[in-house]
Amino acid sequence: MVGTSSTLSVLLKILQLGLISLIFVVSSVLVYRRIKQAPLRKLYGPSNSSFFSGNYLQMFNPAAAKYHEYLLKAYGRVIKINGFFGDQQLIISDPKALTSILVHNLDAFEVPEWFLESNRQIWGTCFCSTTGSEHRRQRKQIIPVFSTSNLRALLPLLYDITHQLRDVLQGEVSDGKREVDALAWAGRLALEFVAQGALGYTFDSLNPHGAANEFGKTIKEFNPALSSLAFWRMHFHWISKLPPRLLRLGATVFPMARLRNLRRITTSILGHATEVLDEKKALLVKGDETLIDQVSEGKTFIGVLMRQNDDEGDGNRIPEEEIIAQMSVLIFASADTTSSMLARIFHLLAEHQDIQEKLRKEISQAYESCEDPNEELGYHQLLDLPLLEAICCETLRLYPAGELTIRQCRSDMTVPLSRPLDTARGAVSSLFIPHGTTVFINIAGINKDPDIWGADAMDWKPERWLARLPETVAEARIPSVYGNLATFIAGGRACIGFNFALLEMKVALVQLVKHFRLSPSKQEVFWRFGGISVPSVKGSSDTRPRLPIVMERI
Ligand code: HEM
Repeated sequence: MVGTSSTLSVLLKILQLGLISLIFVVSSVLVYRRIKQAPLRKLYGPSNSSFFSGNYLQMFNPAAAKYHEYLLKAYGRVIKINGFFGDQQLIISDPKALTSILVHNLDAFEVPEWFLESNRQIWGTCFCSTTGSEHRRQRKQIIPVFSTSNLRALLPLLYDITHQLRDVLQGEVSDGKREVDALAWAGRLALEFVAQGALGYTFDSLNPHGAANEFGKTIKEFNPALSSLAFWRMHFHWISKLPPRLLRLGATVFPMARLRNLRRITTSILGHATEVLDEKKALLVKGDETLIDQVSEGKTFIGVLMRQNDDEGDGNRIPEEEIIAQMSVLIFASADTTSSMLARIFHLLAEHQDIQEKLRKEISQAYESCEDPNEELGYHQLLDLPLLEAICCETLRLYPAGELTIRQCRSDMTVPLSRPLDTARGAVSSLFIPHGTTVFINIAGINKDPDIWGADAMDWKPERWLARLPETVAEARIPSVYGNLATFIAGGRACIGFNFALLEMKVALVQLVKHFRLSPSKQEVFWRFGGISVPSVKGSSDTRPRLPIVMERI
């Protein structure tokens, strides 16, 4: 009895000591951070709403687009906000500062550790889990996949996929006119574009019943499963240095259903992707002609990588696990972004009948100029349609699929500013950012800046792209890979698939506008702010993403 109570008191002492040490460590970290972040305190921004969650509840909720517009109006291009436990963070839309962050100082402003580490656990080595020279090597290997000649070779495949969608939709609206969920169809189309383009594989998502195969169904489960762990993911780096085997075991046995669900989904996706690669390899060995054509003519991304690998010496070959990881990441980087943008354009065209009619006229005139009436528009014909291009650019500007992205400052840095910034201690012409600071890249902020785009910057006006853009656009030197838009960002982590995305959007729009008239549903649509914006029906108890649109056969 005496023995038990003395063991208990030793245990209590250890617990007490542990708790005191924890409180000491946490307080020291908070005090150290407070001292380190002192230079940020002079910057203006909204007051802190909660010590625990800072301004995050206002910044990240379905209606947050309005809050970000308010922040931009009230505080301008550099906004100080509060993260968890009083962490001082920045939202930046100053073009010169962002060029410095994204283009000139990529190594000092990388994606956060939690992002890299959690992706490494999920996928292994891929764009989303590497930095520095390894990341540059990966980009160099995959960028040729998006060359003009490869995209041109892919165009007939993209048309075939869109014809499949056209036929299914014509069946859906066989009685002439019907309300459909345009987001669901845009999603299936974008998934099929990248699956067939990247993997030379079909998820079978465009069959008339709309049900994809097992691989396709699992792919659709991934993003909701990952989002359900967003809070935990942001704190993952605290344990990420544990041995990978231990982490994997932890993910399997830890009593958290959401984590186990994510593990099930990713294991299944990687398993399916491995089967696809094995199938391709076996067909190549057998000398299957269709596949040899795909590989030698660069008709699928996986083919291009396999061909590159054949040409490389042993030292430079991309390991198979990496090809599988990269293919999986391409699918996720591409499908939801492209379907969000496509759905947004469908919605805008439904609401702007005049612009929809003008676009239809532009498309039919382009087809009239084709010698064969059954022929589809060629690569350059498609890219050179002025109104189509203007509609895509204006939608990418005003409604980028992702409004914010995130970086973490890896060493004390001073970045230049396009114009002096007012602070509580006077105006400054450059911005000091202490090591460790989280920086949100305000993609929507730069795209909607009235000092760059004009007083009508908040309006959707495709015609602005048909005239000369204001001088202020070129003068602003926006970090951009396309059309002075920040939508695909710029620099060493810019979107590598932007020209594929534009081609997908244009092929889809030409086919749909040619064959269907779009008009708004009676149900009011509300776009939910998030990592990627999605539409849903306002006031409905069903909060699932969907976009009701009335489609009428032409
Ligand atoms: C309109 C649709 C798209 C938009 C708006 C978009 C936007 C972006 C943005 C903003 C980033 C940078 C994220 C960051 O580092 O913070 C990015 C990265 C990336 N995107 Fe896209 N994207 C689109 C379509 C695509 C497509 C179709 C593909 C591929 C087929 C693709 C592949 C990638 C990849 C692989 C990365 C990571 C690049 C790297 O880390 O080096 N994206 N995208």
